[in-house]
Amino acid sequence: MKTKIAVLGAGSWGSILASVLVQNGHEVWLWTRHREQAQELNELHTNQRYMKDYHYPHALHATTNLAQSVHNAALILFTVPTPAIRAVAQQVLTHLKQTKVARPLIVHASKGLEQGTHLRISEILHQTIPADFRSGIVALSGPSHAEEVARQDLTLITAASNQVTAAQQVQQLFMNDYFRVYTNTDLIGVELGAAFKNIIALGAGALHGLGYGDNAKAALMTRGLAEITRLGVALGAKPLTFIGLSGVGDLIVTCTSIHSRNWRAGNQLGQGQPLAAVVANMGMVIEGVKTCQAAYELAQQQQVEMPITEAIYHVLYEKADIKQEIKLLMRREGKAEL
Ligand SMILES: NC(=O)c1ccc[n+]([C@@H]2O[C@H](COP(=O)([O-])OP(=O)(O)OC[C@H]3O[C@@H](n4cnc5c(N)ncnc54)[C@H](O)[C@@H]3O)[C@@H](O)[C@H]2O)c1
Ligand SMILES: O=P(O)(O)OC[C@H](O)CO
Repeated sequence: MKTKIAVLGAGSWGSILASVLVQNGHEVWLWTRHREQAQELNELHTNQRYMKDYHYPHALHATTNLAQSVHNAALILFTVPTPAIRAVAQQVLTHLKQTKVARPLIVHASKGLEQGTHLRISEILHQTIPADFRSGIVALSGPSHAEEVARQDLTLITAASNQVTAAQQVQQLFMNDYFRVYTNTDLIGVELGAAFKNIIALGAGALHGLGYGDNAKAALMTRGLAEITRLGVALGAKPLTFIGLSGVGDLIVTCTSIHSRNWRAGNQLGQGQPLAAVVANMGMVIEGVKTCQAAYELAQQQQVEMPITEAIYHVLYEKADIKQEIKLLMRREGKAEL
């Protein structure tokens, strides 16, 4: 059945998920703040800044009018970076209050934690859009670089919600020959795995930039997974979720892919570039930088040991020397692995 869907945020991920949904036969309205970008998408069917040389389906509607995109939408998909989620959700609520139609499903595909509050994205959405104006809240997450979904490479991800029926609805709308969706009811674990893997990817990139080899990268991913699982479980996640698509799956892709902005940022830091220059030059969101601060603070609150996250925090926020931090990590007292 053809469903009206609003996709909010026309960066790499939002625009490609919108494209998948159009290919699946849905009526998709992609919202962007930028008039020239909407015009480029509607007239040339390209989005050169975010997805070079990709051609979007002609049936995709781009708009700068948020009311037009969410009006009568059965599903609203948030794909703006984490720091923008609350403000965009507040604008969406204003429009939902004006149109008394069936309550839309709220889905997000972003990966981070809110600075200061440390809230997961579903918690921000839950707080901002009251239950009277929506149905379920779902997080869509897993190993999925937009560049590969764009060329219809095989991609498997997870739709997570406290309400399994909401996750199943999302599964039905997104699934096709190259895009496979599993459901999961551990919303906490799925969102935390998605947010925390970006921190470890910064570290994996830094190791590469410094010239370390595969032993070091495999060790970082393994011990990184151990510590993000520890913090996730302390925050209410199920441990098994961290060995699923949104856990180790996304950790692997983000720590090894040249498409990853977090990996590329870490690589540049490892090569000696200052953080401010790395962020300015990326031109796209590097979620791991802010998430590292949130995870560092949460680990302290929860008294969870996260030596890798702490080392990356020292490099990002206290200008610590990366090689010195690696030396300190290696010279910690001997431990049992499990
Ligand atoms: N790119 C990927 O392959 C990918 C895959 C999975 C998940 N994600 C996640 O999706 C989210 C978005 O990533 P992306 O790669 O599309 O980022 P991006 O930097 O490519 O695009 C972000 C988009 O959001 C818009 N935006 C930023 N601030 C805004 C605001 N305050 N109000 C409205 N719009 C705003 C920007 O103009 C841009 O169009 C991130 O959380 C990321 O971790 C990305
Ligand atoms: O490019 P990154 O580092 O933001 O990663 C994108 C996705 O999260 C990979 O699954």
